[in-house]
Amino acid sequence: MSSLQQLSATKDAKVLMVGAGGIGCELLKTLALSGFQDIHIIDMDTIEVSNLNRQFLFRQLHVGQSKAKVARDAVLRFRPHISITPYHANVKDSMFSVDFFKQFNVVLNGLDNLDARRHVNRLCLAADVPLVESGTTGFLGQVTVHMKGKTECYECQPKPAPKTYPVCTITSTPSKFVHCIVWAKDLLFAKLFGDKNQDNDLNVRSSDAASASEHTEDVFERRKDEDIEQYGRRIYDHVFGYNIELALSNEETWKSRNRPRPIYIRDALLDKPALQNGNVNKSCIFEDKSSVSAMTSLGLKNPQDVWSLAENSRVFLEALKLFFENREKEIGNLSFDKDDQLAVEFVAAAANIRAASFGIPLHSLFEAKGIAGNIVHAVATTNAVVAGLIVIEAIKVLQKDADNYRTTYCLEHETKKMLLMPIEPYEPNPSCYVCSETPLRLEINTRRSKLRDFVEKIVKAKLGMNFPLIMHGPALLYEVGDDLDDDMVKNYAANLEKVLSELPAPVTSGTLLTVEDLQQEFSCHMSIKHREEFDDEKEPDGMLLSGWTAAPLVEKDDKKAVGNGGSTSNAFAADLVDSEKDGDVEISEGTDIEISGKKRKLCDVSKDPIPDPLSVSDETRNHKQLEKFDVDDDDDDDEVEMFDDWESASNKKKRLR
Ligand SMILES: Nc1ncnc2c1ncn2[C@@H]1O[C@H](COP(=O)(O)OP(=O)(O)OP(=O)(O)O)[C@@H](O)[C@H]1O
Ligand SMILES: [Zn+2]
Repeated sequence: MSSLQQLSATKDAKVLMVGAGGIGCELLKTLALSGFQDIHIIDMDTIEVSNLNRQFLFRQLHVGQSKAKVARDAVLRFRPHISITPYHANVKDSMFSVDFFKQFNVVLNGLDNLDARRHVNRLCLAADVPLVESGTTGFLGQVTVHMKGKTECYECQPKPAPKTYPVCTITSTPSKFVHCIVWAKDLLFAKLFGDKNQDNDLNVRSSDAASASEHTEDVFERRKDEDIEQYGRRIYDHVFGYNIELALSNEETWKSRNRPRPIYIRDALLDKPALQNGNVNKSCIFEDKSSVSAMTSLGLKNPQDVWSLAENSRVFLEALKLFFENREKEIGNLSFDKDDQLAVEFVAAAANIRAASFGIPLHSLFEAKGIAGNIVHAVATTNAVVAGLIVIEAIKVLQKDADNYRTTYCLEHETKKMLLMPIEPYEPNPSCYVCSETPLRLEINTRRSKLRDFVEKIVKAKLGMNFPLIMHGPALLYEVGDDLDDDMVKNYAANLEKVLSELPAPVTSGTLLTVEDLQQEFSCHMSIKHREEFDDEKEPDGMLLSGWTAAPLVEKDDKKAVGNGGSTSNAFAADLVDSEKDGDVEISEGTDIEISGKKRKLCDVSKDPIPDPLSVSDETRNHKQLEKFDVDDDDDDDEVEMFDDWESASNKKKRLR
């Protein structure tokens, strides 16, 4: 293609970018510099201080402003004559309908979550607009072209399930720091500050001895008129002292494990009498609730210090106190958020105290935050490379150069002298429930599960639908929308509370349901099979969705990795290997692209597998990736790699090998 043709393709194109974060800022700049003249950007966020190190269109003065609008203004300063239309909105808003998508020649994603990616995928399929998808995690990245009927869609491959830990490891026998973090965040924090109606395993395992059950009743509730200091000490003694004593009474558990040590607050505070780098600052006044901090209040300065048991214990008590003194209204509604300083402090301190009890090395607040928040530090250069690759693929799409579409992985594989690995895109998966008509199967207890369980756990959580409509033959069982009359709303609300087999059109074994999303213009069929029992640990939803499997393996020579120069080379023939076990690597900045239950390797270059950076799903991505890199690293800080710069990153890799 000549550069003149290229120029006219970019000049005349109308493109939609979704996400103006790490990848999005680079992408907008590169689009503008490549000659694109009509660009629309959707981003729902405002700028945060933590974005400034890599989202170069933003400055300190923009903190708090719309990313989409500030990005537009910044680019118009050096390309004043192009048209950039910003939308400070969620791409899932109903204004972004299929018709809205139809006006674009190509859609470019720079998102960071699975949910939004799936939504855009469906809108692009419905509107028949090509999508260029992207994601990065640290040094790893991926760009893929999804074109209806020609290449696989974003959902053609099932996403890896989020990393989970056995309940008993978390509640009773932690052996790694990450187990302590999960306990502190998902159990203790949730129990004290979250929704009281939610299931929580804290009591169950902490009272392995049956006799304990009455002691744990309401123990987490603050008693009427109970002094906040006293309450904190009581919770402390209960979870780190009493519960550990109880666990120790079960001798069987400790036959082949190190016995934990119960810790009581009076002993913990004796551990080191004075704070190492600070003093309690009783007069600390916080300007607003987001600045409330136990560290500040205690005069602790450096988040990279590993605190002693005494310091962690003080942070624990102080954070608990500050929640009650400054954020009492939120208690009962909180869920852990890595950007909530006080929540991070509480979780880090609680995890460290538990770690001390189980003989696990303590970690700094900074490290604990990284683990709790699944943080892999972004690398601006990777975002820039990925943005460049997106534009290259977008130009091919505009020129209808389908033979040359590439899925390109950014690798960090210095020994192979290869940083980019382009391969031919995959064909649509014939069993994909999104881009083909293949029905799904659902095993469910039709006599016990309510329609509400089905809507929440399957239709919304698993199928990612926003405006669902559920039909059994011609009978409408449920529908969401603004134009429903009162009787319909009442009917559907009543249906939600009915078990499936007692609905007006009963859902039983053999029923074929149609589930549609009106906004996404997406529908699928689901055949129902009644099942009486489910395994609480393995199937906690009490239902099992299947029928959507990875595409069959492709013959080795069918997929070629193409060298960086763009020519096809057998030396880089890529091959699919089954990797149910260690699945895919996921991506975070723009992330959450997943690739599947497959991984690809460069078979002729080396026998070492190359990480497939492209799979991403919200919670799992970082752990998955790290598992891959850290196979030989047995210590317990292997859950998160933090790359602050190139040098430290390459040192880390050397160490690991
Ligand atoms: N549903 C959505 N609608 C619109 N924009 C979205 C949606 N989901 C995510 N985004 C945007 O995608 C961008 C992703 O960028 P990035 O991964 O750099 O995240 P970030 O929020 O800027 O950084 P970090 O997560 O590290 O704080 C964000 O700006 C975010 O607002
Ligand atoms: Zn598909």
